[in-house]
Amino acid sequence: MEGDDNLAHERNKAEFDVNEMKIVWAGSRQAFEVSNRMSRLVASDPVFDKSNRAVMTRKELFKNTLRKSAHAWKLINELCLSDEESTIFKYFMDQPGFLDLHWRMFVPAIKGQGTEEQKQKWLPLANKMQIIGCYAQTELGHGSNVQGLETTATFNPQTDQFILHSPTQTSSKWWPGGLGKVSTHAVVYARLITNGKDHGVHGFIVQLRNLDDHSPLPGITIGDIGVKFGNGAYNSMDNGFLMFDKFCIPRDQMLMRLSKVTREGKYVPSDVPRQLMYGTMVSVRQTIVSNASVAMARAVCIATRYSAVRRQFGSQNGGVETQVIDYKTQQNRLFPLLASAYAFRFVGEWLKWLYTDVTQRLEASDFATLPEAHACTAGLKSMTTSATSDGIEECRKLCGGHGYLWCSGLPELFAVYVPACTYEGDNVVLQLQVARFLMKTVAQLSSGNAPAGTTAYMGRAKHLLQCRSSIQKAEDWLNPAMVLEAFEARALRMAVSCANNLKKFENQEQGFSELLADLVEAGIAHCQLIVVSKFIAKLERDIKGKGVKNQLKNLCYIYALHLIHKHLGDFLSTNTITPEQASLANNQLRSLYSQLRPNAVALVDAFDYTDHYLGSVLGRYDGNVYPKLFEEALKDPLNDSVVPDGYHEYIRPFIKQDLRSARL
Ligand SMILES: Cc1cc2nc3c(=O)[nH]c(=O)nc-3n(C[C@H](O)[C@H](O)[C@H](O)COP(=O)(O)OP(=O)(O)OC[C@H]3O[C@@H](n4cnc5c(N)ncnc54)[C@H](O)[C@@H]3O)c2cc1C
Repeated sequence: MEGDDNLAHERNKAEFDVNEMKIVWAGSRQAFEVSNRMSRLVASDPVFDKSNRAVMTRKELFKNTLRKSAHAWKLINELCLSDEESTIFKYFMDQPGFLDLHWRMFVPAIKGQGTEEQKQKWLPLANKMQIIGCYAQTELGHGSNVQGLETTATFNPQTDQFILHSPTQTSSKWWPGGLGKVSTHAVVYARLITNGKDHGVHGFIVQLRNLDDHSPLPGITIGDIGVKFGNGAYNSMDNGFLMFDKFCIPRDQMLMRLSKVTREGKYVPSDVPRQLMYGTMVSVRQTIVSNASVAMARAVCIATRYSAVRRQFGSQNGGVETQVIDYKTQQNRLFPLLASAYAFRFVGEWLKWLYTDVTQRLEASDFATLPEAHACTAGLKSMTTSATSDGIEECRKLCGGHGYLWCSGLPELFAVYVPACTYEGDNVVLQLQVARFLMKTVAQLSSGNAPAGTTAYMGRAKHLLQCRSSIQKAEDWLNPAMVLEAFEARALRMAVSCANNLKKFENQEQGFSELLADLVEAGIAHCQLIVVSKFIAKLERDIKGKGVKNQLKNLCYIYALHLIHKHLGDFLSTNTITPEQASLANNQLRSLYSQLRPNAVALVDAFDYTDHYLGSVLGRYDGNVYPKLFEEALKDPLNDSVVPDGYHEYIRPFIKQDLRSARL
């Protein structure tokens, strides 16, 4: 059967209104229209062609990325795209480059940590990209441990300047994207020293390169850190190193919103609370969670379409073979990932709301909800990016051998995506921050302080520590209250168990170190509860379109029940559910897979991704996989000639002289 017919047939099976689902996925009709327009704008522009990336040399790839980024910036201005439009436009360009770091890190750092005067001076330049910036925090010796950074910024009252210096090799800045070759400026984090006193790590705006000829300024050694994981992929980015040799900058280039240094060299913390920094982190991490849903959806879209096209075994009497998507094993691996894409989308939407709420509270000097918002965004960033990188790799395997081809789009997607588990906070380190917050919350339970927000369930500790799940039949697992209670009881019991174990240690920090692995698990359980509860909350809203809500319900319970299956050890060891109830959950899960099956292709169509964005022969909308795989193969440079270069030196000598003219 032709792939085209095959996918058209699949689309005809859908039991819901795909166009309405596209709007639910996008968040609103307006958001859908913007996303649809921007993705098509990028796809129709030949400059954004993505072919050949795998076979480009590093230099070609880098230059090609510069060209695309410059072209994108020109278009954004010419078409007067709004902030929302240009963010989405850049996303669909799908090439890590200097625009990302400039807008995602450099500009927000100045906005969040600069004084009004500093913002007035630097933001107009940055907004017009007359200067190009990056974010230079990590060093060769320290990343997660920011307090361990070694670069110094020593105030010199004689000259009214800071002297930036890299005292050791390990103090070299190492990793910042856009630093190696492109940026003219950076926000650099260094230990502030005044009058011989170390005040810890602070941010400084530093010019790195001459604006005339782009050469590094005297006192600055700078370069690219080398090739990274995967061909193409993140190698379009110039992650760089940077060393200072007593490099001087004016005093007013210290970012002084949170603390400042006076002309006399006095260090003055401002009355603006340091927690304000959390606001920026909540914003950045919220974006990362939304991006996790996009990347997961992209991989799942490829694997779902291909699983509907691919047929293996099962032909009887010469009939057609079975579509691999009909195998329960394939469904059991694929459908939870499809459900996760939707789940992460909705939790990302909620985080966006949370960020707006936090920002409004901060403006009114209300910092009460910040620690909770900070902990849950850190945890969700960690949980969703880990699940997404694992999910992309699973999708590659779901596509069998062809998934390993570059043109499947999955190897590059994985290579570009996987560092999300590390940047903006290593995922384990972030989950430990959640665990610390949970331990604090548990400790305060007896004091009568009612926990709020995502930890509100802990306020019902008495009930949740003792309750037994009342699930009696498989359909009970479609009851939102029963599902939520199971997730709440499991999360609370894991947190309380850690807290009780911690009490056994005289020294709390030593106890924390000893229990790190359990604490991470408790953090993950809490985050999974958040995602499940936000999905359930989404279902309570008014959702338009024939059959749309029903599909979302199926996805929601697939998400929740696959987690129960995957983390069964947690649910059983905390006595949250019985083995019989676990078995009922599994039965329900299988039934949900059958209900989802006819809708699978339409559910990934609802992401509204263009073939350009997917960048995958296996995930093509028309399903025309096999002829296109051939086309891609023939484009490979190795196929430029029939006899390969090197034949005469390395192959011919193997073949004996007297055999050469023979046809054996
Ligand atoms: C693609 C990419 C882009 C980047 N871009 C930038 C950028 O633009 N600017 C910038 O400043 N930096 C950037 N970074 C650096 C990034 O922020 C750091 O790599 C990250 O913060 C992790 O720090 P690390 O590398 O020191 O890891 P480490 O902290 O050394 O982690 C190594 C291992 O130790 C574990 N570990 C560490 N501490 C603990 C602990 N307390 N308890 C338990 N386990 C622990 C971690 O879980 C991990 O498994 C980038 C990194 C990558 C990969």
